[in-house]
This record gives sequence, structure tokens and C-alpha cells, in this order.
Amino acid sequence: MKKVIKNGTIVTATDTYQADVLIENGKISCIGQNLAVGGAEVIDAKGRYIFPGGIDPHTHLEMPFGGTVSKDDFETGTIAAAFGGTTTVIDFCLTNKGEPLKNAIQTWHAKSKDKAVIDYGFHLMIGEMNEDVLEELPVVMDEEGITSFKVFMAYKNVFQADDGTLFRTLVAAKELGGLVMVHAENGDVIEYLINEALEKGNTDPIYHALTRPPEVEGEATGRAAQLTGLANSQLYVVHVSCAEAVEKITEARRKGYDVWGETCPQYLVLDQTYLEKPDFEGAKYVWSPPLREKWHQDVLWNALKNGDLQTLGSDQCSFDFNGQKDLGKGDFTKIPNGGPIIEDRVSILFSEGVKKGRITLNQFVDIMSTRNAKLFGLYPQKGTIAVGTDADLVVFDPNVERTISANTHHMAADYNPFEGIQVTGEAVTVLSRGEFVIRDKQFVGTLGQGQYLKRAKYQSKPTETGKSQELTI
Ligand SMILES: NC(=O)NCCC(=O)O
Ligand SMILES: [Zn+2]
Ligand SMILES: [Zn+2]
Repeated sequence: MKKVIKNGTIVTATDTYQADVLIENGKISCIGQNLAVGGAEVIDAKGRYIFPGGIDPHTHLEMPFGGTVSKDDFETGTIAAAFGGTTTVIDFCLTNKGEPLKNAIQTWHAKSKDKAVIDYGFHLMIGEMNEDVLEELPVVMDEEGITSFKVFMAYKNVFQADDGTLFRTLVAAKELGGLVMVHAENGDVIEYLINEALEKGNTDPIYHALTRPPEVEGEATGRAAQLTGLANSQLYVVHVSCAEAVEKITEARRKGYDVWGETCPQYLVLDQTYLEKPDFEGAKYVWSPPLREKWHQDVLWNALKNGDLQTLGSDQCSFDFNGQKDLGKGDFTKIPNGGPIIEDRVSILFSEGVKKGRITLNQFVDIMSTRNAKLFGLYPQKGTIAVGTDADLVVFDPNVERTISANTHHMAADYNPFEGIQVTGEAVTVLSRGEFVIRDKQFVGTLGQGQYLKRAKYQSKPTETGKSQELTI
């Protein structure tokens, strides 16, 4: 059935204007003033913004990690994402050394199919680069539309790859049109610092942060950026948490290297003192990289504002406090790393960013949606509001005030790291390819309505001035 969104204010990464949006067959078919829409179902957006659906480029749904499996899966995770105004997620498909990449991808398809309520794609982890992987990679890109590869520079003896693998992945990505993503922390140095802490009997959650200082993130970020320059390739640094890493990304971009940076809501509003909460509550705030001293937040906000960082991912990787995070009682290294963020990503950016004057409304749309679509081969099908694009749309009330709480969130995890934080703004109605997923703040979607997205190859490059220059799409 045709739908029309009337009386709202459309916001894209470049424009803000009042118009009606007509939706037919899952696509936006017309945008204009006072559209005559006989037979269409009317969605009234008076006093509300209409945003392109959020694109979360960084999730770990139902991921085996830290001796357990992340709590939110493709069902609860994508429902929660939709409640928050996100209509696409790109999840990390883990691979096992020595096993065909295809097996891992099949595992991820099995997890997501018939569960996801919004569209989704996969990034592919590269744990080891060898002849078999090199041979399979182009096939995976063509058949599966997976055009971004993740290399972990940390988590020694688990996911960590060596510099040879990182460099060979960068070279292959350049040749094939892929974007290399890195978790940038120096895993070897972290291992040394962890052993030192444990030998001294320092086992509380705060030592998670103290054994992963900003220098190890800055060093790894700089190394990855240099290798990218050498390979003349392209790099996306995930979950940037500190000034040291921002500095390296900025420096690389100024040199003309094709390097991009993502931060996450937790680094923008929470700080290292949360890890010192009594009764082991600090475990709720264990991420890698860790939360930092508060002053880093200003650096991250400024970097989003001036374009030195370009995107916001949730790094959704949730674990219950009771029964999962407590695996690390008495040994911080056994606390599963990660938290439930997927639902609040968009709201935090709007409330803390736009409402507090740190970024503009159009930058907000770019950071939470458009830029992600462009970097990960989904634009213009997704990430904007234009005739012919997917009708992934969010009707957003910019004035409602509410308090984030695990009592009201839709994620499966038993706590919310933003508990008690007041935000302004909320997604009211969310459409995925023209179908309601959230209607008047109620879930009305169907499991499995989300479609797997085959993504286009990478095609975007910053200029010497550090500002992005779009190539033809
Ligand atoms: N970030 C985190 O602590 N957990 C998820 C896995 C990762 O992204 O490193
Ligand atoms: Zn990571
Ligand atoms: Zn992650």
C-alpha cells in the first residue's frame, strides 16, 4: 500500500526542508509540497523530523567472545536498533584460521536469516592472510557483496593478526576494492601490561583500562595508518576512543591517506571513573578500547565536528551483568568486553550532539547514516532521502525528554550503561523499505523482514585537505 509522510521536516546530510514523502513499493517515489495522494496511508509528522534510517556500521550480534556469546542476537538486536531509529546494521562475521571464509559466512547467514527485522550486511574478519584467503576473497566479494574486511591488532591469542596479515589485507583490498577496518590497539604491549598487573594482584575492572592506556591505541592507529599509506590502500579505524588515536588519523588524512575514523556513544558520554564503581559494577563498562579520562570526550566531539572522525558505530556487543560480566570476578581479563548500545546510538548523538550544539543537524544525519552508506557501499540505496532510494525512514520527535533505562529498553541485556542519562528526542515511527517496523513507538514488524545486503565496492577518498571528495556513485 502507498504511504505518505506529511507535514514533517526532511533532514539529509546536506539539506533541511519541509516536504511530503510518498512511498510506493518500498521506495521513495515522490517528494514535494502538498502531494495529492489519493489512497495512500497518511503518516502525520507535524513537529517532527524525517531522517534517513540510521546505519550502524559496527555490531556484534550473537557473537562468541570471552567464553560466552553476546546476549543480543539478530532478533532482539535489530528490534532494539529499530526502536532507536536504525534501519541497517553491518555485523562482523568472525572467521576461523584455516577454515574457508564461506563456512563462516554461512554461519552468519544462519544466525540472521528469519530473525532480522531491518536490513543487514556483514564485514568479514581476516585473521590470517594466506594464499587460500587471497583466492577466496574476490569470490566472497562478488557472490556475497562483502566489501569490508576487519583485522584485529589486539586480543592476543584470540583474534589478533600480525602486521604481515594487516599489510597483505591492505594490499588485497586496494586491488579488489575493499575497505580494511582495524581494531587498533597494540595487543602485545597490552599482554605485557596485563601480566604485570595480575602479578601484582591487581584484578579489579579498573585495571582493564589501566592496562590498555591511550598510547597503545595511538601507536596501533598510527601503525595501521602508515601501512595504509605504504600500500596506497584504504582504512577505517573502528571505535576510536582517545586523543592519541584521533591525532594519528588526522595526521594521516592531512598527508592524503585514505583513512577514516569511527567513534562510539560510550566514548562520547562515559568515562574511566565508571570502571571504579563498587560491587564489581565497573564490569558493566568494560570495552576495548576502554573508557578514557573525561577530557578525551571533547577531543572526540571536536573531531566529529571538524570531520577528523566521520562516523558513529555502536560496537553493540552486549552481555548480561549477571551471568556473563561476572565471569571476570576476581580477574578483570575474564570480563567479556562490550556492552548494549545499539538502541541508544542515534538518540545519544542527537541529544548530546545536536541539542547541545556540538554538531549540526545535517552533520548528525551524515555521521549516523549517510557517511556509513557511502563508505560501505550502500549509497544511494540507503543513507539519504531522495526519489528512487529505499524508504528507510525515521519520524523523529526532537523535543520529547526521557531517561534511558534498562527497564524500558528493548535490548536483551540486563543493564544499560547509560542508565539514568536524560536525552531529548526519540524515534516515533520507523519504516524499513516502506514497511512499518516501529509505529507510534510500538514494534509492529515481522521477524525475518530484514533483507541481507550485498554491498558495492569501496569508492571514496579524502583530499589532501582532509575533507572527503566523493567519486561518482
Ligand atoms: N569493543 C568491545 O569491547 N567488544 C566488542 C569486540 C570489539 O569490537 O573489539
Ligand atoms: Zn574492537
Ligand atoms: Zn566491535
